[in-house]
Amino acid sequence: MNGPSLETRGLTVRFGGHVAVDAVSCAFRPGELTAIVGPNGAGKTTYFNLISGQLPATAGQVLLEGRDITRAPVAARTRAGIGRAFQLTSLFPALSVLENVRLVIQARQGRGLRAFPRVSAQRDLIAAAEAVVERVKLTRLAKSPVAALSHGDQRKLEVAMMIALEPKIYMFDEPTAGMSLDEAPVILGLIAEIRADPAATVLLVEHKMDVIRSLADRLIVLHNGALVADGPPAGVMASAIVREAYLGGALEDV
Ligand SMILES: Nc1ncnc2c1ncn2[C@@H]1O[C@H](COP(=O)(O)OP(=O)(O)OP(=O)(O)O)[C@@H](O)[C@H]1O
Repeated sequence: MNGPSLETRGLTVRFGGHVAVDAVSCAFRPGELTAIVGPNGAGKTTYFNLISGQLPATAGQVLLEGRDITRAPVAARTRAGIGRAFQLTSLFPALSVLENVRLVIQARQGRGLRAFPRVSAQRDLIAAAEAVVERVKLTRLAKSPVAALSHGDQRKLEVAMMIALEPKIYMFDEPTAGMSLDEAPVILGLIAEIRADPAATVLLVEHKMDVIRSLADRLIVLHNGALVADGPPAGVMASAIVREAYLGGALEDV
């Protein structure tokens, strides 16, 4: 497809008198990874919440492949192809890593959350779940209950479950935050793999400049809820308005 896979038009949310996301119009295309930066409180996570449906918009529209999904609930957006790294609350803590991934694949394939599908179908499901678990390097923990995982491994599982959904839009909100130096490359490698898929549209909220430089095709900047810069990362990082916003410490030069 040539048009945008995802678009927001005048997307706005107000909390009382505070405009957290202010008339953001932006189009995202398949095969493109867009990094989103801005100082703390700029509205990045709130923008994600409006796109994924966790938060209703005060004004404006969200379009997925040209279809208006502004009023659609979260589950319908997920089914339509909006993928957001799962929050831990949506995992089943007593079930294993593999079982959590299997349930996502099963739900995606439209079999619902039936615990006992046919034996052959179950074998296929398990093989598919094992492949996803392998991609995030969690095979050695496949049988561990989610509740027993370290923070970094739980974050890998969140990404695994998003991959298992096979979404059109991948949304990552600081995916390596709180991860150790040896864990982060697994997640960044996966994001690089996803970005290489010409059908995938990737949105990445990220503070680390080196990550943006190595992964982003495009950089947008939010400031006080408004979109203030948009373009190739090197040019945007060098622009005066962005340097000014960064004085607030929005980017970590690591
Ligand atoms: N549900 C809510 N009710 C009231 N205010 C909110 C709500 N959600 C977000 N805000 C406010 O909206 C603004 C934007 O917050 P948001 O978390 O989107 O910023 P951010 O750019 O993601 O910041 P950070 O980098 O710190 O995560 C903040 O002032 C925040 O306090």
